[in-house]
Amino acid sequence: MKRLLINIKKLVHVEDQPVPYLRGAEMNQVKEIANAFLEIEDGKIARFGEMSDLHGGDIAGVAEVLDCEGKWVIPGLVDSHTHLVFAEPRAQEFEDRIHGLTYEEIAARGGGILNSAAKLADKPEEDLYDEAMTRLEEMIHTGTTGVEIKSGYGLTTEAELKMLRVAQRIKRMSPIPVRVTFLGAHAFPPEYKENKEGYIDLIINEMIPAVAREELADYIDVFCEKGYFDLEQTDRILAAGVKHGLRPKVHVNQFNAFGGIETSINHGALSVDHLEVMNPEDFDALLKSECMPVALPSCSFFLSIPYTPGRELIDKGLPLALATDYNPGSTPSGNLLFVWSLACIIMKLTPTEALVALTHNAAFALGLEKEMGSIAVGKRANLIISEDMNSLGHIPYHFGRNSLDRVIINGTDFRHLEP
Ligand SMILES: N=CN[C@@H](CCC(=O)O)C(=O)O
Ligand SMILES: [Zn+2]
Repeated sequence: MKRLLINIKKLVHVEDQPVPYLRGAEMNQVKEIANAFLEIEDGKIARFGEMSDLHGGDIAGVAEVLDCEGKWVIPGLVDSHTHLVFAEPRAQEFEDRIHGLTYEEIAARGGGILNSAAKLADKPEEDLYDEAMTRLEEMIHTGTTGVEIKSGYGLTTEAELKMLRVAQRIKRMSPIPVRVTFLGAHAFPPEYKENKEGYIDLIINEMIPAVAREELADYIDVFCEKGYFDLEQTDRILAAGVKHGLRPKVHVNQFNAFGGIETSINHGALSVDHLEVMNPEDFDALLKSECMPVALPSCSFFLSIPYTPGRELIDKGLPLALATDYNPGSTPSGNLLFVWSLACIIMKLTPTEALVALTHNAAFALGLEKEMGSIAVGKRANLIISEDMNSLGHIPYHFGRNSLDRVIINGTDFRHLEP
């Protein structure tokens, strides 16, 4: 089936020869076509160009022509870091923080990730699935057209596999591409508080082999942080994951910088995520690698912690991706449009740099760059169409508002997820 978008005010980030990702100054230099058309065939981008190159005969065989007068057509956004499957919100901790407790203090009292794990243990798979799908639908309405889902609120073999099965079901049923990450090393369960080695052993010798055997994950993650998994434990867990075909995407440098980036890179990490605290050696390690740094500004906003130095990363010639980190503890929001605003307002990225970080580079951070992230022939027609506007900055400028006219998934207007 063919669909034709015509009179597009600006068609943003077109590529004739697609590249895997953009870095440094390239992130501000995307190609745009004014007064453009875009042809979609069988859910993929088939052709695009200036309206003057479109002729009467091009309309033949087209099922629908959509007039985009005044609107911009943009690659769909990609969320490369979420904890979308969880049992309950943690609004009480939100209030505890208002009264002065920190995220780390709440965790030390048995709240935080352990609180979510206790709630998830009792929740049926069916309910976890339904609630995660409701969240996913909300995310698609704010432009998300590809997503990662982590486990990590199980912390027993049974519950981790349960979370991953839910994520795999979402992967099968969702109209947008989903990638799944195993995060058994998210926190030490209370019963292993005095026997950390026992939990590492469980992850390496039981969980990872089971996850690989049942093909439940694409990637492996570790929360490499003081009070969670140290460098040596991270090193061993990532090595075991890689041995079983799981490429690392790692939580590092959220509160402390102590070498997690280099360790992740040594294991061929696809991305390192958070990076709120960075040492000079961390920048050097990234500069020598092909690993995508991922910033999560909504987490910084919600926890009132430092923001990833995104401006500095780009100015040093590095690439950058942006994601939500959607989870009940540090980021109860899956809204990438808000991330776009924070990236511009707080991190001082230009609207174009932030767009590249939310599309092309985010697709790379999820291994989806060949099928998503830019307007290129053969890529999936996952697109966002703006309301009438005069500049790309219109979208992040209107923070907290949805300035999208529609979201197109595989060439079709998104309305609702099928039950
Ligand atoms: N920092 C580790 N994991 C999540 C938060 C998990 C939680 O608090 O439930 C994050 O990326 O922020
Ligand atoms: Zn996270």
